[in-house]
Order: sequence, then structure tokens, then C-alpha cells
Amino acid sequence: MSTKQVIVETSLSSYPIHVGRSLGSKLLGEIEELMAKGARIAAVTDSNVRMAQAAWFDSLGDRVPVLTVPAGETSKSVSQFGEVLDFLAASKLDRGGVVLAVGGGVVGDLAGYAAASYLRGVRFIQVPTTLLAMVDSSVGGKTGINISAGKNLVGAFHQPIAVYSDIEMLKTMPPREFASGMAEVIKHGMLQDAALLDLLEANPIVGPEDERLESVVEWNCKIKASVVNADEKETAASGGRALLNLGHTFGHAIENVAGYGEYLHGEAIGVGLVAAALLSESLGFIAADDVARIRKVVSEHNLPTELREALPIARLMAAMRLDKKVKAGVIRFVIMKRIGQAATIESADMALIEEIWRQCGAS
Ligand SMILES: NC(=O)c1ccc[n+]([C@@H]2O[C@H](COP(=O)([O-])OP(=O)(O)OC[C@H]3O[C@@H](n4cnc5c(N)ncnc54)[C@H](O)[C@@H]3O)[C@@H](O)[C@H]2O)c1
Ligand SMILES: O=C(O)C(=O)C[C@@H](O)[C@H](O)[C@H](O)COP(=O)(O)O
Ligand SMILES: [Zn+2]
Repeated sequence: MSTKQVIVETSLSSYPIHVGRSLGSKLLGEIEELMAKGARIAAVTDSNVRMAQAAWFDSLGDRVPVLTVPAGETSKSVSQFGEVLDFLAASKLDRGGVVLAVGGGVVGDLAGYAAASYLRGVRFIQVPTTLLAMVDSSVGGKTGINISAGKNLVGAFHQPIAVYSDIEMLKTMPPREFASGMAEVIKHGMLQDAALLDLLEANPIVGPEDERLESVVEWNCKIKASVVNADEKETAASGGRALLNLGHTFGHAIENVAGYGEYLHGEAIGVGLVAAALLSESLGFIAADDVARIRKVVSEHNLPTELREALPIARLMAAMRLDKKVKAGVIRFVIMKRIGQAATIESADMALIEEIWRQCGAS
């Protein structure tokens, strides 16, 4: 069985992303090698993944303690973060220890942030089990949790030592969660690769049985790795890693104002991508036809293109002001100069942003 490999190279580290099918024994091999060198290993997962991957967890035996957190966005919290840290201490991880994050973006962000913080940083391996985590969150080292003021407002950049993306795992994914992952794939096409968007437009990817998934995951990892390799910590004065935030200034505000978990991350980003397209059109970069095209691709991947129920514009605007891209009080937005080429803009007319919220169903 062939395994594809994408290498992420940052200033301080380089690590492989293994993409393939039935990678369980390859991962077990790496765990055994680490343990043979004296590393203690502790795994963090969530309740759904623990059940869906019961056989693989059983194969770990008693050698690897496992913490199972409740499934869902609300686990990216300060209190759950504390529980993971207590678990790592109880598992007697020392500075040579390794944390395994086995799950979707929630587990990856939470366990990754615990690995970044515990003993001021221990190694971790990402084992993404959702489409979203395979194409996006397991790559690039952003880790963190939410606070009531905003999404991902607390966290650290901490790169994993390896990523294992086993496409077989996607077979148990609920359709709504699968669609949520496709939002980040659409985003990658919009921001950097028009050919990817063409492919999605011609033939949408709507379920885990799609045979193109292995190559699409690899393709997306390459897109994300290329952006991260150039600007790991999002410090570029313009463009750079911030481009991966296309649709997110809007999307994160929706997640926060609606209440974490009400919209899946990808659902909020679906609306956010349409909003970013509308903003790009209003600023004269793309045409109305391009916006219609984005709307169609988002909708054909079973994602919302507008809010399910009106949310208050004032609260959405307030949430946006806490976005991490804000500089000197000014919200920076990511727009498309054309499909496949994104850019950051240094300021935007707030009346225009309010109007875009209105067009997305806010009031
Ligand atoms: N760090 C980053 O760069 C980055 C990038 C994108 C998104 N994110 C974050 O990722 C999170 C969303 O990640 P997500 O969409 O993976 O959500 P998630 O982790 O909540 O997983 C989605 C659901 O699917 C279940 N699940 C996971 N794997 C499964 C499987 N193989 N079979 C059946 N069910 C399974 C989970 O239990 C959960 O209920 C958000 O918090 C978002 O902010 C982070
Ligand atoms: O990796 C990145 O950089 C991204 O922006 C990817 C996003 O899809 C992801 O949702 C990320 O967590 C957002 O980061 P944030 O810094 O805006 O919280
Ligand atoms: Zn995202």
C-alpha cells in the first residue's frame, strides 16, 4: 500500500505528514521506536474517536495511557486544557515524553497546546481523524483553545514531530462533519490554487467514499505547508500565513456569537468564504460571477452560504475587533485579488463590512 509524504519545514523543525490508507501499524511502529528510546507516551482523544478507533486503541495496550475528552468544540476550553495538563503529569511524562493527539481539530488544538505548555514544551504527534484535521489543523503547528471573548484567543505555535493521516478513518465520519472539512479545502482553492477550485466545481467531493480523497488531502497539505514554510508564525507584514485566514474573520465571529458548537467550524467558514468573496467584489477585485461561483461551490458541498438565523451585527462586529489579525485597532481582512490569489488589506470601511453581514443574513 503506497503512502504519500509531504514535508513541512519551519525555521526550527522539519516533519513528515504521512498520507495513506491503513497507517495504524506504521504509527504503532513509530510509537514503539520512541518507547524503545525511553520516551513516555500519553494519548488524548475524544469520546467519538475512542469508540470509532477502539481496535487501534486496544492495540496500544497498557503502555500508553489515554485521556478521552467530550467530543465537540466546547472541549477547547480553559477547564479541559487544565484536565489535559493534569493527565500528562499523572502519566509522568518528562521532557522526553510525547503526546499523541488522536482526533479532529478540537483534540489536535487542545492536546497540541497542552504539549506546547507542559514542562514548557514536549513533543507531540498529530493523528488527524477528520477531513478538516487532515487537510488543515494537523499541519502547521497552530494550537490553542477558545475563551468567551473569542475563538482561539489563547494558544501557541508548536509543531508536531509527525502527522499520520489515515484516509480509511474518514469512513466513519458523519456527513455534516465531512462537509465541514470541505470548507477548508474550498478555502485553499480560493486563496492559492484555482485548479483545486475548478476540480471542486466540476465534481464536488461530498463523502468519504470519494476516491480522490487521498490525493486531495496530499494536495491540501502541500498548499498549507508551502504557506507555513514561508511564514511560520504569521509575522509577515502583509500576505503570508494570514492568507490561511480567508473567511475566518467573519467565520470566527459567527462561531463566537452563535455560541461555540452551534455552527461547526467549517459551516461558519462556509458563510465566511462567501462574505470574503462579497468583500473582494465590493472592493473591485473580483466579479459578481466569481462570487456566484464561490456561493455555488460552497453550497454544493452541503455548507451554508448565509446565517441559519439572523445574528446581531453589533455583536459580530465586536467579535471581529478581537481577531488576532487586528493591528493598532484596525481589523485586517483577507480578500481575493482573483480566484486562486489572496491578499491582506490593511483597512476596510466598517459600514461596508456591516452591509456584507446584512447580505449574509445578519441584522
Ligand atoms: N490549528 C489549526 O490550524 C486549525 C485549522 C482549522 C481548524 N482548526 C480547529 O479545528 C476544530 C474543528 O476540527 P474538526 O472539524 O475536526 O472538529 P472535531 O475535532 O470536533 O471533530 C468533529 C466531530 O467528528 C468526530 N470524529 C472525529 N473523527 C472521527 C471519525 N474518524 N469518525 C467519526 N467521528 C469522528 C469528533 O468526535 C467530533 O464529534 C475547530 O476548533 C477549529 O478552530 C484548527
Ligand atoms: O493555520 C492557519 O494559519 C490557519 O489560519 C488555518 C485556519 O483554518 C484555522 O481555523 C486556524 O485555527 C485559524 O487560526 P487563528 O489564528 O485565526 O485562530
Ligand atoms: Zn479554519
